[in-house]
Amino acid sequence: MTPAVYSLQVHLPGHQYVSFNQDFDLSQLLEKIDFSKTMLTEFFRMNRVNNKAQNLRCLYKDFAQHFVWTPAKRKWTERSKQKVIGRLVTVKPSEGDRYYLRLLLSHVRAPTSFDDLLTVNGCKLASFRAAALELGLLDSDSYIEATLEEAAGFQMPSSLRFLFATLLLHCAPANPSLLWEKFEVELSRDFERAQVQAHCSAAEIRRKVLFDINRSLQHMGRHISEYRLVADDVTFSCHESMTKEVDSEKSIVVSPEDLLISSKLNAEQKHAYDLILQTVFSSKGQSFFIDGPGGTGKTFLYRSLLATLRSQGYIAIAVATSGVAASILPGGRTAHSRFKIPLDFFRNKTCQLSKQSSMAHLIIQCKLFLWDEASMAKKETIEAFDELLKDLMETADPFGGKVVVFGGDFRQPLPVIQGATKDQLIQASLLHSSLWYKMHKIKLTQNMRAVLDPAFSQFLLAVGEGSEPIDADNQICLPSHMVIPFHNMKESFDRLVAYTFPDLKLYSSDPYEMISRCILTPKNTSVEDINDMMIQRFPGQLFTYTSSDQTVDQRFQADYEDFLNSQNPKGLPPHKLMLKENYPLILLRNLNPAEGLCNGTRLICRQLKRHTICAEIAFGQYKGETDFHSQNSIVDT
Ligand SMILES: Nc1ncnc2c1ncn2[C@@H]1O[C@H](COP(=O)(O)OP(=O)(O)OP(=O)(O)O)[C@@H](O)[C@H]1O
Repeated sequence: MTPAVYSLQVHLPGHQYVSFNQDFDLSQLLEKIDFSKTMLTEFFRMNRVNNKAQNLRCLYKDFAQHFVWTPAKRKWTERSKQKVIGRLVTVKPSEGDRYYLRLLLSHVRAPTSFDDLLTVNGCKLASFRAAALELGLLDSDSYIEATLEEAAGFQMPSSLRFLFATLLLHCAPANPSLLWEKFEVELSRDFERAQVQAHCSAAEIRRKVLFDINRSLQHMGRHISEYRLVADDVTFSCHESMTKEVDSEKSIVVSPEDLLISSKLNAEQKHAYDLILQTVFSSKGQSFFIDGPGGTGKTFLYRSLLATLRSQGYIAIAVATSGVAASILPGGRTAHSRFKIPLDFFRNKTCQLSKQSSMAHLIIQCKLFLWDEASMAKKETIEAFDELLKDLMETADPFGGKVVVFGGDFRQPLPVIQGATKDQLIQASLLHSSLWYKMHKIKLTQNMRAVLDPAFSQFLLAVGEGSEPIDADNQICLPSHMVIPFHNMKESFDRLVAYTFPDLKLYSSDPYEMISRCILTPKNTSVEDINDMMIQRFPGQLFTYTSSDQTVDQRFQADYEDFLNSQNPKGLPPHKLMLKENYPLILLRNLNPAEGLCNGTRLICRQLKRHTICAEIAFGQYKGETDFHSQNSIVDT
């Protein structure tokens, strides 16, 4: 590609990535290579010592146009030819101070050190966020305040604390301590009431509130101390932090229905259940793969295994490849967030979990790991998990000698890789990992979902197996009784809606009647069209939430605003989001997977306000719980 694009590292002091061949001796390597020298620290050094760099006074992104980075020597030298473009790696606001460091690096010319970036008008500030604020690089927090004010007026303090944590993480407020000062009273009301009789001091109540906000933040991978809400450092006792994951796992409520499942399992499921539990209690390590087409009761079996073990006080960790599948499993999380599996395997191949963390303690104590939709995971993710368990358990046995149950269906979607061919997708899946051959395979074949419709279940299976006949255009012909014939757009759509949602009036008073039905379509544009038509037909008052799109460089705002408003990138709501009370909606962000709010969670709008949407979780362990959702500020590049 011309010109070449230089990817420029952004890391906090001492937090740079280090990569090395695992066969090398680490101490020799440390002697040979000075890992403290990175693109960024050397950029600082050049600004201190190099005349040309001092004269140019470059922004970090422009530096690569004048200097070449030689990775082997870990230094910048003057560039003689070739035009290049420098690009700072993307950092999300949810990454905290690293995001503000990137913001500073995009605006401050020729910085000479991290401390130099922290120093504004001769005064050294405590964080990169404070420095960015002092330099006027951050917006004011007025809309965040408006959101909290509105929510404080009509909701419980516990929900308000969750909203506060979400806003801290996703909206990057410029001055979190000011927000805390303004809303501390509302955030503390329930604790204050409860503590009147217990004669707790104001400081103790404050600590409890901060602890609760921190709990939500930790589920989202952050810590409250990063936001400097109060002057003193917020620390919780070592015991509290070391046991938090184990405590939270042990607090998962086992439902009586799940406990009864073991008596309802069919013969295949019972065989799997007995075999897996036998292995767990024999303390031998083994990995299993439950292979069953959709509807054969894989989830049913997982729920039974989880309930049996958890009810006996054992730890069983449930994860899935996607957020939606994770939200169906009690205590389920996505495998990526649970085990800190890297998203970008080019940059890093190992899970970002330290042996001293509370998560590592949980993993060591865990009796059974369950991973649903493993057929959709890239093989590297499962290999990284295998390495993590080996590392934590200090053994070379597969999966660290633990019992691990994977499940999935290779007839359903394989790993998602943009532009990949069918062969490449198969190559990227677990089927092509050496771990696959070590797994004990268990097959489930009886379709329990379509038990009353064996013809449909046969048809589905034939499509999945690739045995349904195809025509000359490589298409499968659907049986006529499954098809609504196309006459014209309006008439056919009316028939489709009337068939799928026969009574919209009823749904507006009882949305659970509606939520188990849906219209699936392969294209996003059709989703938008259908949503537009459906919301108009649904009874009730229409509320419209409009996004405010901004260009990174404010000079281009006028030129690009209309264009940005017209874009509908995946993972973001439309520019005009139209909603009505009791209307179903789907969450597009992993707001708090530990509490059932992840990408794909289905919700029901309960109250619609100017800045906040109060929605109820419609499925899974957290069904019926309501939460606030703000109009988040989302930075996407
Ligand atoms: N042994 C059983 N007895 C009664 N109902 C069952 C049994 N096994 C499964 N079911 C029911 O069949 C339906 C499908 O089961 P489940 O969702 O567990 O299948 P699955 O294999 O996980 O499907 P998918 O791959 O589509 O997620 C569910 O409604 C479940 O409650």
